[in-house]
Amino acid sequence: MSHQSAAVPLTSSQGTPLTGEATAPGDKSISHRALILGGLAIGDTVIHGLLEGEDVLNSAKAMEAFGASVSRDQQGVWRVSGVGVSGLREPNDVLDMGNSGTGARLLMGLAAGCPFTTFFTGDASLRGRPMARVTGPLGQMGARFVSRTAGRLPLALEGAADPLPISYTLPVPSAQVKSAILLAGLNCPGVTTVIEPEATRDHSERMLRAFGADITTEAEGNRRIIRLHGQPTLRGQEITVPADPSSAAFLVVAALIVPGSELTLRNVGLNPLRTGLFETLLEMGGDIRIENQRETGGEPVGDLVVRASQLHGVTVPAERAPSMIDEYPILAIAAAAATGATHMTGLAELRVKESDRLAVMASGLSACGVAVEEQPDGMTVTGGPVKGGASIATHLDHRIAMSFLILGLIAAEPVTVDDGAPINTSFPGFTALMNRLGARIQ
Ligand SMILES: O=C(O)C1=C[C@@H](OP(=O)(O)O)[C@@H](O)[C@H](O)C1
Ligand SMILES: C=C(OP(=O)(O)O)C(=O)O
Repeated sequence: MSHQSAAVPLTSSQGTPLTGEATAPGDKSISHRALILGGLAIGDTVIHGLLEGEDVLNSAKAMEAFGASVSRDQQGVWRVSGVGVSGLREPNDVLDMGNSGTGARLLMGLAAGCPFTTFFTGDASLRGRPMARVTGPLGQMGARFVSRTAGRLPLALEGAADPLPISYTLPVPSAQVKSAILLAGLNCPGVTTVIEPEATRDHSERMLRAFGADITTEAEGNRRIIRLHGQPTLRGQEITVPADPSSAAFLVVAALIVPGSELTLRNVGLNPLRTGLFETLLEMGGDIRIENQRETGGEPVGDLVVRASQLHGVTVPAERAPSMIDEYPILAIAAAAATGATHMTGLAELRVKESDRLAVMASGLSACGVAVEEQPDGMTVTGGPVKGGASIATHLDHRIAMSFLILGLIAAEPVTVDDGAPINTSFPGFTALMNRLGARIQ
């Protein structure tokens, strides 16, 4: 589903304190992977708590186009009947991955090891994002590509009839690139190796293991060597998807910065490779308590109790970036409400997300009267009173839209985002949920 439809402007203004309990929607990364591995397994995979956001629904449609059966019952439980690792068929139309880098890159990995041709496209944001980071290693494994300049979508992928395992060191920390190579490796004889100089989210490794793949991870400090034995038989699983920490992040920051707030957030995914934002907010003086820590389906989860707090600025270590890569827009909002300066570095990757998140955050914050300095790979935000009263261009970026709607909750004058529709890619029901908790967004 691309965002060719009409833009939906939204405006937020000061409301009441945010109070009560909420559960953020299912984890986007885990949801994509559950559908993909379910489609590659023998037998049925049953998924509870799947994120029903547009990004994930596009992956569901793509898996059906590859031959899997995907259905949802009245209670919202999803079922995928898989076709086996080597049983996919050629999609008979272009796969439109909408706004989703994860969907596009993981499915390119999947298609790379299959002896047929797959066409990929996406919305205006996704068509602008770099794909050479996956076409490079997938090309080494035997796939061939015809694409627009610099590997951009739309793109045709001719899968390898006899894919070759590779050993590949990631040039940028990217779980999408790692996962694309591992998915292609499923159809290779022998061992596919991915070396990560910096650890990134490991949902693919955890889930491949749960489905029965022979996959090992060797850790040396922050470096990881992942080895996958190809041509496994994967078996359908029952999966419970935790609430997405990257979505809970918006609720956590809103509760911290709106005076008088107290929120309890249930069942939040706490995989240590995802929790950099919570660590940073604790360092900033945030009152966040983690309760009821447990494990669900191979992933750590817990409940968060968050109380409004006076935050102070910090320097976020660059090496923390992979564990909070999607959270910098909302961290910048927390920083705007903090005393002193917050320095964020090591963030060149933010320029190739749904939008150039460094440029878009800097210009939006400054339009709202917040002191911000943009650097080539980072930004510094100095907190103080927030004037607001601006209209923000969101560039088809869900996280930019949600971040500025939260800034509006503490601004002197309302903040408008030009298009809230992309919020449905990762956080359907965001506005209704926020308003139920006490926000004023319309
Ligand atoms: O693998 C994943 O599910 C994701 C990896 C990250 O992207 P990169 O791999 O580009 O860092 C992240 O930004 C994205 O939202 C989800
Ligand atoms: C970068 C993101 O997603 P994707 O790369 O899947 O589009 C995101 O959700 O912030």
